Amino acid sequence: MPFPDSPFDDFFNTRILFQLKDSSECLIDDNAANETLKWLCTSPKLTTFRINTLKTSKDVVQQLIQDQLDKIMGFNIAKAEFSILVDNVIEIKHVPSDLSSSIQESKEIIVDVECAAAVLRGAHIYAPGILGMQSGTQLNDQVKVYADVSGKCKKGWSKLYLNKEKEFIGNGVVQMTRNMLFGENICPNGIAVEMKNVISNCPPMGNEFLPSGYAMLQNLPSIICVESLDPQKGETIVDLCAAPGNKTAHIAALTENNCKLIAFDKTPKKIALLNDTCLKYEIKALVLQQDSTKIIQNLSSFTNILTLGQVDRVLLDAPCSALGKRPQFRNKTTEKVIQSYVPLQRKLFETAVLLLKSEGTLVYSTCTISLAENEGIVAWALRTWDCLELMKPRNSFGGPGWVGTSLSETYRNKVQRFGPKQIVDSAGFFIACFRKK
Ligand SMILES: C[S@@+](CC[C@H](N)C(=O)[O-])C[C@H]1O[C@@H](n2cnc3c(N)ncnc32)[C@H](O)[C@@H]1O
Repeated sequence: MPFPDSPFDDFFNTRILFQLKDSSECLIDDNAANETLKWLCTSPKLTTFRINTLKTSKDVVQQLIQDQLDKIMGFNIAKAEFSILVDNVIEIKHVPSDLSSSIQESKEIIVDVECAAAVLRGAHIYAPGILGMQSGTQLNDQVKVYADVSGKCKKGWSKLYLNKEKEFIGNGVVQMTRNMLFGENICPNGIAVEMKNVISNCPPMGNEFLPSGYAMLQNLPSIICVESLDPQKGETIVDLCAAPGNKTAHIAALTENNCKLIAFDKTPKKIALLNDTCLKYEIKALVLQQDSTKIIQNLSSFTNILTLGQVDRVLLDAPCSALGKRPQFRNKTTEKVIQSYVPLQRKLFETAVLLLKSEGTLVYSTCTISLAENEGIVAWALRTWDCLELMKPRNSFGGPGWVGTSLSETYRNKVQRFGPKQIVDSAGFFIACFRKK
């Protein structure tokens, strides 16, 4: 398998992921740390779809996905099964396979590592991800696809790429020629190579995989996150960092569009994505472009929409260093970038607490692994607000929190950390659920 032992280069101080900034002690043992880094580099063995019950039913979606799997992978090779953990979720399990025997005498395509990671999760190859295509490659040619793990392949490469750090990831069929990809004044988009098989054995899934809005491809921890929020009909629910709206859509589905759902995001471009999601999944939500750290000071602009201390549930799916993505071949993030998120997460958290009513629920989540952005925020929150109580959600499927903060074992068992060796083999994710006393 092509995966490295860590997505970070040798100069990156990985200890900052496992300890707080001012602490000299790293309490997670080296084996556990190395295991986590290695796990990040591998592909999840589970692909999950959350069924949009606002638009269709679970049986319809299961049959549609099974039909697609039979068409793509061969009859009865892969199964679309209902998750035993969460309602309205279809899962496809896939064990990585050694496709080396399927490497044919065909031309090769080189893609960047971000594109390669998406391909291993079921994407086709979009034009911007291609770095190299051998001269003479024709439309509809079968090709071998390699990831440029070294990051050294020049855009437009036309020969065999003789770099030891290229890794085979699968086979596909060409949909765009070199001219269409690299011709002058061209900025191509769309599918350039349609994948036929990949070493993660995840089925290649294009836009036509399911009718629009029937189901959402979503990692299981992200689904469990909204299950932990437990939204109820008739409630006022705020999603503070909502775009592109995957969790907003889930809240709407669980409440059958029967709640006052307010979805904020800071960035105009992302608000457009959020609106698209609402349209596609038939969600009723009030979408507002707003820096959520400033909601309290701008409260007068939300008269009749929001009142301090009156919100039943707040979801804070915080901006974070996003180090939980899988698989990762190479990650160029820096210590400074990782540490920049904690102050923002604290400010957003403060907004969440002030909006929440007594007995209200707050879910804090991230798609990253660092101790500071996860257990560190929970420990800080419990120190800062006496009114907050850490809760263990009814359906809790993640592992315990890491040591290294002031959180006791009891508290560490109330949060959900998704990492290696767990029943859910998905992306790295963290969930903490609070009640306001
Ligand atoms: C992890 S993503 C949210 C994903 C989303 N909850 C979903 O499931 O589709 C974090 C989001 O926070 C937004 N964001 C960052 N800073 C923000 C701020 N100060 N106020 C509001 N949104 C912010 C980003 O634009 C980004 O869309």
